[in-house]
Amino acid sequence: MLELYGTQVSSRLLLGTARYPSPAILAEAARRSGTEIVTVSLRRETAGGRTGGAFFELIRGLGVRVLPNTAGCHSVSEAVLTAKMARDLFGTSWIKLELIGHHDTLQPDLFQLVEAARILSADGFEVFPYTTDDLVAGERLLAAGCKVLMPWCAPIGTAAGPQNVSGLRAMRAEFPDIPLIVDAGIGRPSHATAVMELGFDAVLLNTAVAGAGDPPAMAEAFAEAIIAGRKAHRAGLLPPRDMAVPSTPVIGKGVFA
Ligand SMILES: CC(=O)[C@@H](O)[C@H](O)COP(=O)(O)O
Repeated sequence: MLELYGTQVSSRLLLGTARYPSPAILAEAARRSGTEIVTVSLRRETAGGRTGGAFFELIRGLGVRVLPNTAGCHSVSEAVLTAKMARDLFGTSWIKLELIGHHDTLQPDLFQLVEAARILSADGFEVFPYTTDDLVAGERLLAAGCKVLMPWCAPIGTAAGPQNVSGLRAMRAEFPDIPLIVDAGIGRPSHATAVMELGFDAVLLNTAVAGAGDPPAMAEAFAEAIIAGRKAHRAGLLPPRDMAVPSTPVIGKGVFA
């Protein structure tokens, strides 16, 4: 089980709810993924063009926990206001804090992120900050009151997969007891397996499922890949070696006659 702010979940896949071809496909993808947490933007375009009440009713109908997000926010005041609206709308103190700082890469503005995390944590929010693999930013976010960190592995929507494996590995080593959820840039089930093999606790993804030819089938593939990566991490992976080592040890010479 994974514990996030005192809530236990068994699925380690958190699913985004944007850009699906239709609400029905979103609902089926969520079901097949086995997710227990979906993230919802208050500002972004929603599935099948649905907005407002109808979309939020659909989300409530999924029967899973909602993690509202501040996608599209570029300033502390905008993010704090959006978080407060989300708390009222969904009746949850959870907030995925996204504070975009760069237009091309959608890289988070780490300085504003820390400030917004401090304000929201002091106001009783349980903050899931979308960050990079920067260790100092991670420390500041924890000091600001966050109990979970969500580093990217590549820019949002790129499906590029882990771009800085050493950075992710360092993050895991630096924060061994903090739940770390890789958020953004995962494109393939094998990317999800790779980050779970590094010891990450969970994966949040959207584009790779919503944009797939068959989103529900892809959601299921991701769920299985995450389980495989987690199992492999726990089973103890061998470090890679430079030199060959015979997998069948030979003692003396074979006798064939
Ligand atoms: C839905 C959401 O919260 C995204 O901002 C998130 O970061 C997922 O990124 P991908 O779409 O790259 O999976």
